[in-house]
Amino acid sequence: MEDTDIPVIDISNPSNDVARQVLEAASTHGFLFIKNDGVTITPQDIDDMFKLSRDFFSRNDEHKAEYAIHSDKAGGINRGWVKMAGESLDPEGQQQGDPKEAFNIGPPQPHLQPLPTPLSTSSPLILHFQNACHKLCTQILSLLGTALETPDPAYFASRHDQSKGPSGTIFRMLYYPSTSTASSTSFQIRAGAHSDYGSLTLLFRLPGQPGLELFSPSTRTWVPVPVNPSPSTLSSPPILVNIGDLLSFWTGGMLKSTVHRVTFSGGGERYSMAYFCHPLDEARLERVESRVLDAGDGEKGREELRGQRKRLGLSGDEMGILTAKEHLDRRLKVTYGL
Ligand SMILES: O=C(O)CCC(=O)C(=O)O
Ligand SMILES: [Fe+2]
Repeated sequence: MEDTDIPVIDISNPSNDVARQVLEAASTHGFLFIKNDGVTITPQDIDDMFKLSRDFFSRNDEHKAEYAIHSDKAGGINRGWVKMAGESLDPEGQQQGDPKEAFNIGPPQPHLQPLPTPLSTSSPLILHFQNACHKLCTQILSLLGTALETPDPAYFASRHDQSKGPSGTIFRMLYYPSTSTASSTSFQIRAGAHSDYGSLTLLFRLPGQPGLELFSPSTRTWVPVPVNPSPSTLSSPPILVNIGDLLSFWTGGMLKSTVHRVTFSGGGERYSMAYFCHPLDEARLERVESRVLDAGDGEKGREELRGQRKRLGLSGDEMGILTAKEHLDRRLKVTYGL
């Protein structure tokens, strides 16, 4: 299998040309790398967060289970600890749950949810990291607005202003134990094939821990996504960004919410972190006004949207306009049976 040719884009000097590059990658691969400018999300902060994650997941299950996902203690729906095999991202394609653990943390507004140690004692670091991730997402959303020539270039960015109300945004730490620790060798897939539920996802992985693959919209094959696509020129890995379902809805399917999965490539233990950026709950998922969309090939977009509707369990081509919260509730229902 060939690596993808996902571009690494430097957005430190935003311009119309940079915006165009972001749109191009988002509408062909649904994935792009952002060169780490060393400022917005520093490599040191990423390292510190990985150390914290390692420390947390090494604690015993009893300790972690006190903050089990969806429990009141963990702050409610979609927050807290997911035990080994506790969820399946591809319920139709898998017999067992994904061989991984996760911990979900909601936005810090109005306040950070209750956390177990050692996360609780590092809450300033977590908060800082969440805010930095959100800032980067807002920069990317602004570039997409610019490139799509929406009447208000801040159309997407303003709908992600978390100070204005609740949203489904989640910061997630993930731990995939090594093959020998996983309870069954029949597990081939570490995270089942899925698309992400929000607008944008930032993904942090570690060199030497491969496994992420995307289902190429053009070749319709699984392609590995390298951690650092050009290690000789980039001293720290770029930040991987992928488009989620909501930007696909907003753009009539022009932006690709590309299906991806994690396999046992190598089989060693693996840590990753994902920042799932969601708009405000009330945001309406209607196609945005955009001259660029109007000029595009609508049929490709419609095919992408058919896939989206299938994932939501909806049939037929027509459906009313969902809000971001209605969309998320449907996806969580499919994942967790809530
Ligand atoms: O662990 C990874 O590299 C990817 C995880 C992922 O795609 C997800 O949690 O949505
Ligand atoms: Fe994902």
